[in-house]
Parts: sequence; C-alpha cells; structure tokens
Amino acid sequence: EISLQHGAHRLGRRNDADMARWRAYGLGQFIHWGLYSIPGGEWNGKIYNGAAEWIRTWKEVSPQAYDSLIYRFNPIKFNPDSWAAVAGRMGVKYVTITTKHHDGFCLWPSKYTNFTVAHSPYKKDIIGPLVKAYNKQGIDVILYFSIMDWHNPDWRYDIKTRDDSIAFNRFKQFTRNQLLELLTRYPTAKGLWFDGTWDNSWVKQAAFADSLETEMRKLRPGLIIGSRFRADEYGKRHFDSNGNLMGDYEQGWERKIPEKIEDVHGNDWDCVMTIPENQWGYAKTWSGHIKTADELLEMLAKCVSLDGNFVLNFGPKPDGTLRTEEQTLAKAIGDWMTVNKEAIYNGEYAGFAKQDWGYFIKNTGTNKTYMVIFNVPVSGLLRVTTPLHTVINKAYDLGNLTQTYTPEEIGTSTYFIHLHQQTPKKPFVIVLETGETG
Ligand SMILES: C#C[C@@H]1N[C@@H](C)[C@@H](O)[C@H]1O
Repeated sequence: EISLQHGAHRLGRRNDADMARWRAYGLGQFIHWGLYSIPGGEWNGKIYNGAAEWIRTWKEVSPQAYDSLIYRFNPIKFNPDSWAAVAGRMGVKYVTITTKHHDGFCLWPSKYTNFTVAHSPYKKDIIGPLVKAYNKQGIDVILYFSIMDWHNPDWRYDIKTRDDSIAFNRFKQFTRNQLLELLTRYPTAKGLWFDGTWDNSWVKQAAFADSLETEMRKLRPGLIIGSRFRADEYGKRHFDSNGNLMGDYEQGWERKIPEKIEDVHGNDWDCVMTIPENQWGYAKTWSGHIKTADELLEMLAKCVSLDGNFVLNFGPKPDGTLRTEEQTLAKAIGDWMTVNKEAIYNGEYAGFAKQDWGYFIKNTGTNKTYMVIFNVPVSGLLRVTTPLHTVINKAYDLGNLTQTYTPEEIGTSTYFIHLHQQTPKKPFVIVLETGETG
C-alpha cells in the first residue's frame, strides 16, 4: 500500500441507510435531454455516425452553429408528469437526468452562465419540475453532471501553460459553484452521476476534486457519488493507486455488464445501458441492433444477480415527448415487473452456482432466492446447486403461487427442478424458500 492523500477514503461498501436504499433499487432510468436532441444525430441532411449527444464535435458542425441551438430549445410538449408516469409504470425506482452534458447547456437556470434554459425560448427550469414529478411517483432522482464543458471558454483538455492554469482555475470555481447550486436548488436529489472526467486537466485536480467532494458530502449528508468523479494524486481513476474503489459505487459499467461476481470486487455498481448500440441523446435514425424487451430484462436480471443496478437510457425528443419505441419497451418491461418485481427490488448476489437457464437473485434479509429463467433446457430440468448447508424448503412459480415444484435431489446440494411446461413466452421466476442445516 502507498500513502495517499486523495485516494479512497473508505474501504468496502457504505453501510448507511441512504446507500442501502440505492442498493435496493435494482432498476433505474437514464434521461439524456438537451440541445443535441434538436439535431437528433443529423446536420444539414447528413447523418452523424457517432452518439447524437456528441454531434457538436463533428467536423461538419461549427461550434457556434451548434450553440445557436439554444434559440431553438422550446419543448412545448414537455410534461414531466407523463415521463414520470411512464417510468413508474416501468417499475423504475430511480432516474438519472442530465443537468448539463458535455456541450455545457444547463437544463436549470444557473446563475453562473447564460447558456441555460433561462436564455432559450422555453425560459423555464426543466430540472425542478422533473425532480418534483419523479419524486411524486416515489422515484428518487440522481443528477448527471458533466465536468467537461465544451461551451465554457475556460475549459481545457490539459494544463500546459500558465494561461491554461489561470483559465482552468476559473473553470474549477465555476464547476464548484454550479454543483453547490444544484445541491441547493434540488435538495431531494439522492446523488450525482459525474461524467466527462477523463481529460488530463481534471485528472490533475486530485486535491481540488477531493476537497469539493468532501464539501458536497458535508452540504448534503448521505449524498451518493460514484467512482467516476475524481482521480487520486497519481491520476488513477475509479480505483486508486492501492486498488481501492473511489466514491460510493463503481461507475465503470457503461454499456457493459460484468460476467461473474469476482468482476465486481464486492463493490456496489450500476450499469448504464442504451437501447441502440450507442445512442444516449435522441437520434432520429436508430441504426444497428435495437435491444428487445427480453434482452433488456435479461440484462436487468444479470445485473441484479451480480449486486448491481441496471439503468436504461431514454433520449426524449426535442418537443419533450418520448419516442414510441422507448414507450413500447417501457410498457413491456413494466408488464413483466408488475408480476416479477419482488425478484428485482432488494435483490442481491445469491451465492448459488451460476446455471445456463438464467440467474439466481437473493432477496436481502429474507429466505427467498429467485430463479429468473430465460433459457429453458429441452430436458425441462433446471439444475440448482445451493450453497453448502442451504436446503430448499419450498419452490413455486412467482407468477402462479399454486404452481409448486418438488426439487429432486441428485447429489450434494444439487437438485433438479422439473418444469411442468417448457414453452414459456416470457422470462419467468421460480421462488425458492430456503433454510440452513447444521
Ligand atoms: C462517452 C460518453 C458519455 N457517457 C454516457 C453516459 C453518455 O453521456 C455519453 O455521451
């Protein structure tokens, strides 16, 4: 171990109630919305083949022309209650919303820049009504904030000269002011999801970022901040120079999911996932593989089975409505969650050997372990190997409690569950009630 001033300040998981609440969420929604939603991945009739929210960096787009989109931001159909209703119906427990993405446009009327909704035709705050609407649905809010800010003239990708340093010091104060402003304006926000923190300029700010994180936690006790916010004094991100996790949960699982429990090193984590391969902001044309509800449900079950949360991204349209494909997926996921939500909420790693048919999820604090089944074997036999000294007392369908199973013991701690029907149309869940022997 080397001595670190600005590495991880806590070893192991947070064990407070705020983090336990975050850990229990299971399913989240990401919202990417801003000026980039207006071009929707197209510019002068040409399709940008990158992620739509990065279109400002395209050589075909002049930054000034992009920034002038502020004069076209007027989502007349924006109704936060309808977004929150869709999320509530989908079974989402928390939403992460972009307050400011890399382009620097603020969805709240920040005092520290004019590049905000207040200077657009829309004029009104977007974040406040969104927080209120989601909280009314019982959904917690996490605020996404990009440190990298392409619009701010003091932003630098690296600090090479004295002028860079003077400008970036102004930028650091601007960033601190905006973050304290967000925490003060939206006191019910449970956490911050930082992004745009990979450039050398910010990576060199270990002391400043560490002190800012401490200040934010003091201002908002219980605040949840992930591993992507700051680097240690050697520039190490997510895990410090001693291999310890920075922040309260690992934020490295962007569009990817761990394969096995060893990959998560006993940490809390979230996976943020797009429906197309890589589009976060609204893209008029979705190309490539568009994930189906069953694929997304399997990703959700896999994340929860490995102690993580699954956060599905939505990119609302410039007029403030949600695109049809996203509404359709939200309903399909919601229909499944209506029947099976107890397998997802308060879910954790069960410690059963992984099987091909699907995922085991233990319900925190109870004797229930859920088998979330996606791949029914032609034999109709579901193999279950329990942890040592764990026995199965009862087994039954979560969707039909009268449908019970008598596990056939076929070896030490190993059983077959004989399925009664083998052609399910949707993923389904069998509940195991377990006990401990000797
Ligand atoms: C790269 C990158 C960003 N990180 C994702 C969460 C999106 O915000 C994307 O633009």
